[in-house]
Amino acid sequence: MAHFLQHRHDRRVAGFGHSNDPLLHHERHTQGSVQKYSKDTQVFPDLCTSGGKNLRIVRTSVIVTGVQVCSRIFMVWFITNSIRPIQNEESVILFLVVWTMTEITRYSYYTFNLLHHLPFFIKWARYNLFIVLYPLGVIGELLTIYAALPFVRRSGMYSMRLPNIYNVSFDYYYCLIIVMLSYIPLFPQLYFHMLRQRRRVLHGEVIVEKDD
Ligand SMILES: CCCCCCCCCCCCC[C@@H](O)CC(=O)SCCNC(=O)CCNC(=O)[C@H](O)C(C)(C)COP(=O)(O)OP(=O)(O)OC[C@H]1O[C@@H](n2cnc3c(N)ncnc32)[C@H](O)[C@@H]1OP(=O)(O)O
Repeated sequence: MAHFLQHRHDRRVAGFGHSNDPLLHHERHTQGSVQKYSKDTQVFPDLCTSGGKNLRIVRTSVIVTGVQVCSRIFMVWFITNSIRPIQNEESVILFLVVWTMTEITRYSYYTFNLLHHLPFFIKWARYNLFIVLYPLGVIGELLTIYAALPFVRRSGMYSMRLPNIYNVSFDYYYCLIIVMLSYIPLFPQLYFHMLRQRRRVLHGEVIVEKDD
């Protein structure tokens, strides 16, 4: 992947940017596929999980799952899908790869768990890989939002300036800064929740969740 990115950068610097460039065509095609895949797949399973919790179908935590779902929807729809210039950022690739690895492990865990044939390495992966993947995902997401800030400020997207008929002002630029700051209190909650789940599942500790 590093080689691909370097090659792509070199071609841009060398002026290979015209619309017939086969690499860019391939890149746009790949990007389009990844984009559609992410928009559909990241949101639907998360909504199922949170819906499942609310209907008491699965035993997951509402608050933790809610924050996780909101951040995924926000990253997919209100950042990456809405702000085209940032779609080629390396940080987007970082969080997409990390999310993908996480969800392959998570849904393999759910599936084998339901079948009552859970291989230990899947259980181990579900409750160990997050230790590294969670921070990496957060880094990718925060760098992506950070990269979006100049475009949001310049375009004034999703913002309302006074005067207007509703007499309301909203600045998406500052909203993004608040979202970035909200990772400081919220991310540790998710991370420590997973560490508690890890102790419960891998070491058999009895843990009572506050919102259960
Ligand atoms: C409007 C602006 C919004 C702005 C938001 C700002 C938010 C800021 C902070 C957010 C930071 C988030 C960053 C994040 O996006 C980065 C990443 O994700 S990077 C990738 C790494 N991520 C992870 O590793 C995620 C790990 N976390 C989790 O997996 C979660 O905490 C979560 C899935 C949400 C909850 O896990 P938990 O272990 O508590 O519960 P489970 O749901 O896994 O399981 C409970 C039991 O229910 C069974 N279950 C659940 N779902 C299903 C299903 N779909 N099918 C079958 N069974 C299911 C599961 O097997 C468990 O059963 P058992 O207890 O018997 O094992």
